[in-house]
Amino acid sequence: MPPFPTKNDTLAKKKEGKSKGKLRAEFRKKHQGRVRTSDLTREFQQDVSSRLDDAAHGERLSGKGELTRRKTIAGADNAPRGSDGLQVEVRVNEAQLTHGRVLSVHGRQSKVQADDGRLYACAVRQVLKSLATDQRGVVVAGDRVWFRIEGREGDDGQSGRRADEVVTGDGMIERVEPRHGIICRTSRNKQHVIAANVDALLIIASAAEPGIKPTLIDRMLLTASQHDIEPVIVINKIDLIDPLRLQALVGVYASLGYRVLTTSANTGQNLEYLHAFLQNRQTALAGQSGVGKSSLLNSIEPGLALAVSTVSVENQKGRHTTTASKLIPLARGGAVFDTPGIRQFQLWDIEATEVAGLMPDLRPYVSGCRYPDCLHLHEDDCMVKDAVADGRIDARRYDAYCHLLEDDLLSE
Ligand SMILES: Nc1nc2c(ncn2[C@@H]2O[C@H](COP(=O)(O)OP(=O)(O)OP(=O)(O)O)[C@@H](O)[C@H]2O)c(=O)[nH]1
Ligand SMILES: [Zn+2]
Repeated sequence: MPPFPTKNDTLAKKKEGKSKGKLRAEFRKKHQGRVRTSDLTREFQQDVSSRLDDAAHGERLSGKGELTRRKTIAGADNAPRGSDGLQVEVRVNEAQLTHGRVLSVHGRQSKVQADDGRLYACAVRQVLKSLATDQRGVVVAGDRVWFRIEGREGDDGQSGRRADEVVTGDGMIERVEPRHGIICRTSRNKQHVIAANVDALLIIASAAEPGIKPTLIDRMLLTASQHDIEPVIVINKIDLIDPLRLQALVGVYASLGYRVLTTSANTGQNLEYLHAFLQNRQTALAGQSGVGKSSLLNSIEPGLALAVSTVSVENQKGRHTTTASKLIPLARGGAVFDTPGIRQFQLWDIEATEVAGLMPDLRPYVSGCRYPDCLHLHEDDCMVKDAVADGRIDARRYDAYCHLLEDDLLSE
C-alpha cells in the first residue's frame, strides 16, 4: 500500500488530540477491503481536511477527540458523511459521466433515468456508501446523480412498455448532487430521507372514507414549510359528500394563503387543473392510506396502473399497498413521487419552539412574547394567546397548534 498523505496531519493531531498514526490506523481499519487504495488515499485527505474545515467553522471538539456538531437532519443534504456525521466531498470527473435522476431504489440497485430518457440499473460507488451514516439513504428517489455507464447497453425498444420501465443498461453512481426539498420519515427513532428535490407537496386528504384529519394536514404543512416545499392541499373523494360541508375548513386554509383543491378521481373533478400543476415539477404525493393517491395518479396518467387498495369498511384505514418511494415521470412533463403512507410521516426534526414560527398565521406574533422560548401554551405575556383571545388568530388553528405540540412533540 502506498504511503498515506501527510498533509494536514500535524494540524489534525493538534485539533483532535490523536496521533497521526492512530488516525491513519483508524481510517485504514474503517475502509480496508472496501475501497481501492487510491480512493482510500484521497478520501483520507478529504476526511481529514473536512474535519478541520468543520473545526474551523466553530465546531466543538469533545474530550474524546470526536467532533460534535449542531443538530442536523441526518442525510438531509445527502452529502457523504464520515461515521462521525461530518461531510466528506467526493470529487469526480463529470466529463466521463452521464447525468440523470433516481426514479427508485431497490436494495443495492437504483433505477436512474438519464437526461435523454434512457433508463439504467445503477449500483452506488462503494466509497459513497462507506462514508454515509444512513446506508439506505445514500441515494433516494428524486436525487440528481452522475453515473458511469457500464456493461450492456442498447436493448431498449421492448414494445408496449412505458419508457420508464425498460432498462437499457447498467451504471455506477459516482456522485450525488446536493439536495433541495426533502421528505423524511422516522422509523425506530432514525430519520430517513425518502424523497429528494421535491418542488411541491400535494397534501392529499379525502372528504370521506377516511374522513379529513386536519392535524395530519397541519403536520404536512409544517414539513413543507420547514423544507421550503410548496404545499397544495388536495381534498379528494369530493363526490362522496356535499361540498358545502367543507367550506369552513377550505376557507381557513385558503385564507392563510394555501392552495386548496377539491378533487374526485371517480368523476374527474379538477383533475385537469391538477395535471397542469404537475408539469415541470417534481411533486410528492403524501397522505394517509386510502385517500386516493394512486387513484388520482391513475386517472391523470392511465398507463401507470398503480395498485389501488380496498378500504376496509370496519376501520376505514385502508390497506398499505404503496411501500417503496418512487419517482414517476409523467408523459406531459414533470414527475411525481409515490411515497409511503402517512403513518411514517412524523415530526422528527421539528423542535416544539419552532412550530409556531412555521405557521403563517401564528408567525407574526411569536416575537412579541415575553419569553424567547415561549411555547404559547401556559406562559404569561404571550402575544400568540392574546391574538387568539381577540380573534386575530383563528381558535381552530390555535387548537390545532396545541394538539400538534401536545400529541407529537411534548408527549415523550
Ligand atoms: N368515491 C371515491 N372513491 C375513491 C376516490 N379516489 C379513490 N377512491 C377509492 O379509495 C380507495 C383507496 O384508493 P387508493 O388510490 O388505493 O388510495 P391510496 O391513497 O393510494 O392508498 P395507499 O396506496 O394505501 O396509500 C379505493 O377503493 C379507490 O377506488 C374518489 O375520488 N372517490
Ligand atoms: Zn407565546
